[in-house]
Amino acid sequence: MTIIDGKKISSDIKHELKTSVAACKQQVNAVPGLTVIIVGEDPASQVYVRNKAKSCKEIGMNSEVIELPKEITQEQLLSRIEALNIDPEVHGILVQQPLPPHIDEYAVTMAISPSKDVDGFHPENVGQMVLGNLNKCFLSCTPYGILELLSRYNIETRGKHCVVVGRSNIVGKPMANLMLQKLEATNCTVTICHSATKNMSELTRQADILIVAIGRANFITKDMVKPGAVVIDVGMNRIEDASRKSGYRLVGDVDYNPVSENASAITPVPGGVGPMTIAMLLKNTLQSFMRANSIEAL
Ligand SMILES: NC(=O)C1=CN([C@@H]2O[C@H](COP(=O)(O)OP(=O)(O)OC[C@H]3O[C@@H](n4cnc5c(N)ncnc54)[C@H](OP(=O)(O)O)[C@@H]3O)[C@@H](O)[C@H]2O)C=CC1
Ligand SMILES: Nc1nc(=O)c2c([nH]1)NC[C@@H]1CN(c3ccc(C(=O)N[C@@H](CCC(=O)O)C(=O)O)cc3)C=[N+]21
Ligand SMILES: [Mg+2]
Repeated sequence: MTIIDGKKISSDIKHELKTSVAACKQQVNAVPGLTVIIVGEDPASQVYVRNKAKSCKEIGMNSEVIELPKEITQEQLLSRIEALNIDPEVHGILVQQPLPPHIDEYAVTMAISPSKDVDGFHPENVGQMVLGNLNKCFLSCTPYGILELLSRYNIETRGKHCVVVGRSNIVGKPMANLMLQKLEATNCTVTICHSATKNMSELTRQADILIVAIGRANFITKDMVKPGAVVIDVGMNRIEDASRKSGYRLVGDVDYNPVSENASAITPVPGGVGPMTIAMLLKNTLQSFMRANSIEAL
């Protein structure tokens, strides 16, 4: 049984990116810049946003965090985005989700220039991804990070049955679409499950590769997993744990210990998919910078 070490792979990728950022700086005397907007004070979101800024600095990129009060109007938020769209020092714009209920996430997604949409959420990027024009888009960071894990662990995917549980626009849908592309680490037969799926465990049990993104702690139990399956756990759930100083512990959507007895490879939470999401965000930001500066390759 292989424990897929996302923390290690993300660290490898960050080292590669650091070298590329330095090479860019040599060529054009500038570095990539990422701006993250956070609205309100959700503690989990603040942790992620801080991690993103820290990782940028580690690899020599510029990063800016814009903290806005939860009372901000949608109009005010959109005008901040407009300003970033035309700022030549900003190559990536990320608006942390979730947003307060009075702000329309779709309107925010549409406001971000597709060329700076390093989350890969804009319909132009989603559309190019579905069409298979992967050099013309930004891939959504979490699915992209999962492809990178499959590829760096040499996991055979071609012709395999991949079952994706969850159909959100930010994880499940792009994940399922990528797994049916004709690429390395894809080329699967894909099934997508969601909350209206009947007899879900019959489907998950057929998975050679099972990718779970639903946000329900320990939902996938051992009996739902075929012996030998590769299990990718996207879930990030905080559950109460009095023995921890913080009072909580992070668990995935997969009941890790029992399922790992069936799996041939599995991602842990934390230390699996999460760190890869950040690494791929940095990679997308570098790619945006290279396109803006007409840098072909390094
Ligand atoms: N590691 C990382 O980098 C990231 C982790 N996450 C984590 O991944 C998880 C999913 O995130 P996200 O996709 O944004 O979540 P959403 O809440 O947006 O979507 C959840 C999806 O799961 C489906 N679902 C929920 N409950 C069930 C169930 N009991 N059976 C079957 N399907 C179900 C929903 O179905 P329906 O569509 O019918 O409602 C929906 O499609 C969360 O824990 C989140 O914190 C998210 C992003 C990045
Ligand atoms: N516009 C937008 N883009 C996102 O990509 C986005 C978002 N909004 N909203 C929230 C989700 C969630 N997400 C994570 C990123 C990193 C970790 C991460 O680094 N996890 C570590 C540590 C987690 C911890 O210790 O709390 C790990 O799993 O090991 C987790 C989750 C990005 N998201
Ligand atoms: Mg969501």
